[in-house]
Amino acid sequence: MASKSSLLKVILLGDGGVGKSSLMNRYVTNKFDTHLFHTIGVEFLNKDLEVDGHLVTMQIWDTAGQERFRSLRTPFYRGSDCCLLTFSVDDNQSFLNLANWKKEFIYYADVKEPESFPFVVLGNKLDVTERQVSTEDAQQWCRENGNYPYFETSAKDATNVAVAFEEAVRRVLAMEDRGDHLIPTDTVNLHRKPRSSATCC
Ligand SMILES: Nc1nc2c(ncn2[C@@H]2O[C@H](COP(=O)(O)OP(=O)(O)OP(=O)(O)O)[C@@H](O)[C@H]2O)c(=O)[nH]1
Repeated sequence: MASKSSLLKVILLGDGGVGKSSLMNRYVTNKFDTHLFHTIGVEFLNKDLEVDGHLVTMQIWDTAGQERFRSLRTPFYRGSDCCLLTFSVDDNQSFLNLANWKKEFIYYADVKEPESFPFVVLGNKLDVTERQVSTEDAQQWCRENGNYPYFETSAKDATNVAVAFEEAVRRVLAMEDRGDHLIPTDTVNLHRKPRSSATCC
């Protein structure tokens, strides 16, 4: 039986076109659109779910991956509970850029302890036939950069989309159970108990 309810902010970062909006839409509405426009700034959708007995409202923030929208997206990083670093398995440059996305997130979200922040890595477009990034290379990057969970997803056919988002929730809940509060938040949260060590600015 569910024991408590939480509002979790999960943010999707990655190059333009890797499929962030599509992943969010697939997970929340179970739809896939081949003619999406580039995101400008940020958008978010909520999804209620139960993970290991915890009732959770996941607020999924989809950001604009294109460089020209950087100043529009970065103000929304603060208060994130988990970051989904996303690349496309048919685009090697999007994989190489993961390190930059991680750095940008840590800086603008003002993460105090980056080594223990819950990142999850998604290699999207698993359905494509011509891959540029191997599973092994992606797994190695995840091992070397903080032992991050890695999921190969397809927003198009829904492969692994739900399990990836659920893992994000599990990572956050595990941290909260340990009492780790790594990121300042200036979001008013009407569901959660106040975080005792969160800073206010
Ligand atoms: N084959 C395939 N195409 C996908 C998949 N996910 C997204 N796409 C397509 O890739 C293109 C870009 O998808 P978006 O979801 O808009 O990508 P994004 O990362 O949100 O892009 P920005 O908003 O520019 O940051 C669209 O044409 C999608 O239909 C997938 O899993 N498989």
